Amino acid sequence: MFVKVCGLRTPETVDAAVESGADAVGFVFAPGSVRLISSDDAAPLVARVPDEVETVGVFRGQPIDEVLRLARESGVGTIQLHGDEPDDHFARAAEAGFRTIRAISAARFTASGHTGGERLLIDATVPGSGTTFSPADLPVPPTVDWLLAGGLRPDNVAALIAAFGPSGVDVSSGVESAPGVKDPVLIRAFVVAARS
Ligand SMILES: O=C(O)c1ccccc1NCC(=O)[C@H](O)[C@H](O)COP(=O)(O)O
Repeated sequence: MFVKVCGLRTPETVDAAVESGADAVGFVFAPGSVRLISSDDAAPLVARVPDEVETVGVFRGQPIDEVLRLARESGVGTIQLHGDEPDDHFARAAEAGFRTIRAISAARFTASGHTGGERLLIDATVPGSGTTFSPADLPVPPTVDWLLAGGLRPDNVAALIAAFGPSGVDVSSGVESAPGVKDPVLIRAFVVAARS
């Protein structure tokens, strides 16, 4: 089970995710997010992540040149796009040497409508809102490996993994003590529960 902890903004919470055994850590560069971090502030956090842990920059509806600039400045290795970006944005990111994730809401998921990204993440309608969805909300079941996001918490992640059968999970608000404030204790509990 691949585990990504998203929306990190402090050394303590990056370390908690890494030490808990998370496979990926995420930094949100999407304007308007309560988890927004600048590339200058993200760079030293990315630098403390060991090579074996994936570093993901999260973007929504931004020009691809801005996405690539922020990704390079921060040093992340993966670009996650949340805004129905066209396939050529993913191609540009891949050409520039980044791994990619296409994030799509459950309601908009179709068997053929998630092209472009190297990997697929299916989320609730509003990313980072802590809202869950059910398998019945997926118009069709995914036939490729995918990451589940949307309202996951330490106390529900095991049941939702059982219900959906994803290959990985992604969490943000479910490991926060207040909007945008990650809690190291909840991060550790989430990783343990996802792997249980
Ligand atoms: O987290 C945000 O604020 C955000 C804003 C804009 C685009 C994407 C965003 N987050 C992307 C993520 O990967 C979140 O981890 C995912 O939506 C799950 O969030 P949550 O339901 O809070 O666990």
